[in-house]
Amino acid sequence: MIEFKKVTKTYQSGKEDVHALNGIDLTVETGEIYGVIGFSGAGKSSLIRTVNLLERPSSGHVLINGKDISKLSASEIRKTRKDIGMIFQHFNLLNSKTVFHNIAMPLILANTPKRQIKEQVKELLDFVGLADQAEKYPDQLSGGQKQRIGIARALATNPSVLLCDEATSALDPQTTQSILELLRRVNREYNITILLITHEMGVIREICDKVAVLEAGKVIEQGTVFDIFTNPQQPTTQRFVRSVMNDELPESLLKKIRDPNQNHTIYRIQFIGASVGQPLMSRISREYNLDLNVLFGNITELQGEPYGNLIVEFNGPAREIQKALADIRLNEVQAEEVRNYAS
Ligand SMILES: Nc1ncnc2c1ncn2[C@@H]1O[C@H](COP(=O)(O)OP(=O)(O)OP(=O)(O)O)[C@@H](O)[C@H]1O
Repeated sequence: MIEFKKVTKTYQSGKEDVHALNGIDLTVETGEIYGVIGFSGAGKSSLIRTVNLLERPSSGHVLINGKDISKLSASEIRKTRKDIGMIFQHFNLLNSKTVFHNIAMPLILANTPKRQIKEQVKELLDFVGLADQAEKYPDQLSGGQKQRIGIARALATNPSVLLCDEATSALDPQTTQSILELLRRVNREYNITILLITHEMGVIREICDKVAVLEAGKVIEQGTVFDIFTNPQQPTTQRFVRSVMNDELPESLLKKIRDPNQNHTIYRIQFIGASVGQPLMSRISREYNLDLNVLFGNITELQGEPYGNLIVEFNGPAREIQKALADIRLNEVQAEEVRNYAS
């Protein structure tokens, strides 16, 4: 479990103070995969650096499994570091050392007996799928393989927490996918709590249980991935969600909606989970004698649950439209007028 309590971080830049973190309150429960997303300069790196013991917060507290790590002595920091694994965007491997040696490094530093190092590194190489690459050097491997070594190295000290700093940002989409799958296995099979920072909403959708959106050093929105993706409140969150949900309305449609001379009744209908499979709209059309014109639609999956999104024009008497919308909402399907979406 990782807890941030009123954490601030202020840097001195010449004569100016830069307030990188402005009172972060965040709890990552044990066993969760928690993603923090934000644009460049939002404070993501500053946040993760307060957990990996490279920076102390200017004020506030960071607790790992109940222990306040912002107050540790030097020797306690060394001990606690073993409990916190970290992987990086550019892997941070030693190019002059073999794959075996890179993974063994934290164990060598902890004076682990040679035999035990051999056994542990072998097990880790098997786990990350690189059993036959032990004697290679990092330069001989692909980006995805390098990140697998980074993950194996981070696991060597049996940490309870893994921090991921833009771990897939330097990788192509297919490799990103395989690394995210490996991180999910790390979480499930080793029961390691994962805190990741990223600027890619696709990464959050793929593996996170919860997400916090960071802006100007503040958490502006947080919640389960499902809730944030289906009902984002803040404009920045909405931008991130739209970047991956592919529900941007085409320009021609926006023009139509915005036209003040046309009196449209256009709604966004959101189907979640079991409701996706229902033939709801055809029943509504028949029962209320309405013409329904589907202008736009897509269906996707969020945390294993289907999620559908339709933009529908309702044509018919206003009273019948209102009754139809009430009926739709009774089916636990959200219906929201599109006007504010289009403005
Ligand atoms: N060592 C430092 N000295 C002075 N200012 C800093 C320092 N590190 C970060 N900052 C400033 O703090 C703010 C937050 O930076 P941070 O690197 O934490 O954001 P970020 O979300 O990780 O951005 P990016 O995605 O670009 O890495 C920025 O305004 C940055 O310029």
